[in-house]
Amino acid sequence: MSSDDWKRQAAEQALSYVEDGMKLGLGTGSTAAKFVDLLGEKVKGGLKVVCVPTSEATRAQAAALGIPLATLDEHPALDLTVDGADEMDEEMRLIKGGGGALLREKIVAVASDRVVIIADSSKRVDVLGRFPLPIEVVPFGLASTQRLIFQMATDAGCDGEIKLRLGAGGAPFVTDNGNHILDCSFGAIDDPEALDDALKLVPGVVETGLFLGIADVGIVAGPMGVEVLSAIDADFDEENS
Ligand SMILES: O=C(CO)[C@H](O)[C@H](O)COP(=O)(O)O
Repeated sequence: MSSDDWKRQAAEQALSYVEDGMKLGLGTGSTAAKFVDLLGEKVKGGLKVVCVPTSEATRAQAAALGIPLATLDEHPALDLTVDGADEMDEEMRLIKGGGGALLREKIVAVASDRVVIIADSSKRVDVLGRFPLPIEVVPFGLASTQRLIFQMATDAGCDGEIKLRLGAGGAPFVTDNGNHILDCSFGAIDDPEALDDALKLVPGVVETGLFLGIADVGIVAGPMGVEVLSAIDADFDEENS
């Protein structure tokens, strides 16, 4: 089995959280895309849902599959969001934004009663930070913002190379919101909450790829099978450690 198969297995399991009549948030990335494909089949079979996509790419995919779409302004409170992640730690804290959709992903996730994260087992880590942390920043004052991010991160115990993400043709990558992404190779992030708090003090930072206390359920598929993790259990483990 390949990581593609595991992503599909996780996506299949996430379907069990979907009920007729739900308002859903649809994530972005290759794993979320598998869920959208499977949801499209269910919709063809008669499932009634309305979905808010977290990116233009997901919007196009879902529209092509005939999935009913709406905006978050039309449905400001969602029942469930299913999305992927770049990393997930034992407390179900996440790094997201590898696909550049972190801002809409976070807005949609926090508007949802329940957030289910689907991933293959390569995404599980003991400590966040192996994957460079994406930070969405406004284009104005980019160099100054980058400098301040470095300073704030250093004060919060993290440092490393910060690179402007490039897109097709080598030009700076532009998000669906017209912003840029800085990918920060900080290495182990021992205190994600402190880093997130510090980064948010930088005026040019729109949002960070740290998703803390947002995921409710993690579905991780790999060579050992499909594992379903719950944030409540993660808190319980932490409280009792
Ligand atoms: O956060 C994301 C996009 O902004 C994705 O969920 C994340 O990058 C994982 O992608 P994939 O499922 O392709 O590995």
